Amino acid sequence: MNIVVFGAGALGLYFGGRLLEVGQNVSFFVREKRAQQLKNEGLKISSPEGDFERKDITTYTSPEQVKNADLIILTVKGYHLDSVIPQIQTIAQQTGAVVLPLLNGIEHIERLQQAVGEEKVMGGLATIVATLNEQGHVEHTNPTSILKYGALHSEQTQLCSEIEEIQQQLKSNFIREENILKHLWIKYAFITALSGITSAMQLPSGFISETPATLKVAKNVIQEMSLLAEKEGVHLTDGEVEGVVNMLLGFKKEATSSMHQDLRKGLPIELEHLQGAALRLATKHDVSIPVIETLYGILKPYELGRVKN
Ligand SMILES: NC(=O)C1=CN([C@@H]2O[C@H](COP(=O)(O)OP(=O)(O)OC[C@H]3O[C@@H](n4cnc5c(N)ncnc54)[C@H](OP(=O)(O)O)[C@@H]3O)[C@@H](O)[C@H]2O)C=CC1
Ligand SMILES: CC(C)(CO)C(=O)C(=O)O
Repeated sequence: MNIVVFGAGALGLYFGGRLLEVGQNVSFFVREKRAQQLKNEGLKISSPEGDFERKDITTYTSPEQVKNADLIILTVKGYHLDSVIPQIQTIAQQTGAVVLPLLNGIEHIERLQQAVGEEKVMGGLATIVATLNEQGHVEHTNPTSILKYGALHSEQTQLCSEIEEIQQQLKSNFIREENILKHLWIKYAFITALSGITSAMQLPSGFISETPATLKVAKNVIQEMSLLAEKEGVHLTDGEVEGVVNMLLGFKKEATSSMHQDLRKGLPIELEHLQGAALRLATKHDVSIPVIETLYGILKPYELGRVKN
């Protein structure tokens, strides 16, 4: 399979590396600086699932260079979407490739569908704790990685089966989901609570599970997300909502969300893409989500990174 990983950050380089490891034809769409770094340093992964290194990496820096692609795995941040959509559009048009986005959130699905067509956008999400170090190498720090994917259109069934064939050999857990939209909403509910609260508290996740008043805030966020899912035609059962709460309770106490990590580093945060998008859905359906709105208001000053006061 010809796979283009769009964005060689922590997620892109990790899953791209795992696919390269089993002989897939993987290339990376990157910006100039990152292309140079990958040329000098190569791809390097340090992981409990096994370390991996590859010196010669194929990179592209302009969409016109991409001639063959069956799958584009999109791994940029939510705030990069505006600038990358025209490039994705060009690559998809000239190759016929299907896009598999792994971003947290939900809003990007419709935006990509509008750009390249409904039949060209699959559903996907990742569960991993990974980051890039100074040399641009991946540091994967939780024990396992999961990539869930699934068809959002009947034309994608064949491609899903082809990915399923590859997944047996991979060191990462690729899981095909029949109802990927429900899984996207479950992850979206979880990450909206975890990212919003850890960032607002500026404390790791254990303070949510161990502080009853804070856990109540998290449960309220999850209820509000479940309401939005319902309005968007995805029903989460009581058991599934409880499951999201349990995901929070089971999250490593000293670990935190990538939003909180970005906030600590003074980097931009995916606030608009997560909590902001939830507020836009609430407006669309004329419902109120006061807890998410409050977290959004608290975090808004940090949206673009370090705040000078
Ligand atoms: N990291 C994690 O553990 C997890 C992340 N996620 C989600 O996955 C998504 C990606 O996260 P993550 O990998 O951590 O983010 P990173 O910041 O590590 O990577 C994003 C990459 O996108 C690249 N990029 C941005 N614009 C372009 C462009 N125009 N052309 C090419 N590349 C571009 C950036 O390149 P450059 O180097 O040039 O800036 C950067 O390397 C987010 O939505 C995140 O919430 C989900 C689960 C876990
Ligand atoms: C919680 C985690 C690390 C799970 O993959 C995540 O998605 C994030 O913090 O962005």
